[in-house]
Amino acid sequence: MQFTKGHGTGNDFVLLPDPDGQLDLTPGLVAALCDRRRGIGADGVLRVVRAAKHPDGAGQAGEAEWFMDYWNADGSFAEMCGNGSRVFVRYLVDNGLVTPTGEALPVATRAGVVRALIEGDTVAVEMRRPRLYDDSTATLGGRTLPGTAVDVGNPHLVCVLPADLELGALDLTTAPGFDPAVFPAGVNVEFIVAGEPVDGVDEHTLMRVYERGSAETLSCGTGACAVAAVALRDAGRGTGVVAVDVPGGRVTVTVTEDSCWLSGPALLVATGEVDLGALLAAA
Ligand SMILES: N[C@@H](CCC[C@H](N)C(=O)O)C(=O)O
Repeated sequence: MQFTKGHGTGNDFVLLPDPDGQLDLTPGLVAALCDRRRGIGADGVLRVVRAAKHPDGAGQAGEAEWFMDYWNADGSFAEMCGNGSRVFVRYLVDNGLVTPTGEALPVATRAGVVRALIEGDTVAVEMRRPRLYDDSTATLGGRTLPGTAVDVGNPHLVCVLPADLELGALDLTTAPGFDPAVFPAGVNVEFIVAGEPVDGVDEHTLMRVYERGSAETLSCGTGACAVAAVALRDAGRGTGVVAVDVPGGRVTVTVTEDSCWLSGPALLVATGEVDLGALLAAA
């Protein structure tokens, strides 16, 4: 089977073209593809399928031709992936599956239709406005850290680090604890500190993330949107532009009254053939 590898600020994906939805994609196959030693290696898989040909996309087929069928590295589904949607659009355009018209390009996801604009290496995606809905806590290294629950289509818990903890020193090799009563389907946990002022934006935040289903990643687009919404709230604002530095680079988030734009580089770096049978046999 043909595959493409791509990433957005180091959040990396295996893209599988399956326009008619004929591939029997299973959690085991996704985990084998994402295995960094025995497979191709990635934080997740993006199946490129026509919305009309996938049960989770068919309801959006009138609005968007293509459905981003996103899977985490452990084979679980997620409702939405911000960086994934940016890489997905890069794939559609570079492979001639859509023609950019200058208008925002619709893509169906499990969290509804998102819209994307491409300019050079940058892909910007418009998603729903993050909804801050509860206070909660994460536990990490024996500490309990207060945070804010944020819905960006998928669930996030954003924790502002206390002054005695260094972002770079956090041990994210094991999953932070969280309250399953607040997050019954699991959660992506972001840890943040304020950055130095940056020209042209309202706030600057540094973040690391432990993703549900993928462990620590170099970037999380929906996480950056959740972080931006919390940083703006803490600055007493409802809208604004936030530069979010992640281990893999920088994304820019613009929160408006009714939506949220995530912008940054999205690149395709390799294409090839993968023998799915051999991969599964060796997994
Ligand atoms: N890296 C993604 C988020 C992927 C899904 C997440 N792990 C979840 O389970 O919700 C992004 O860029 O948003």
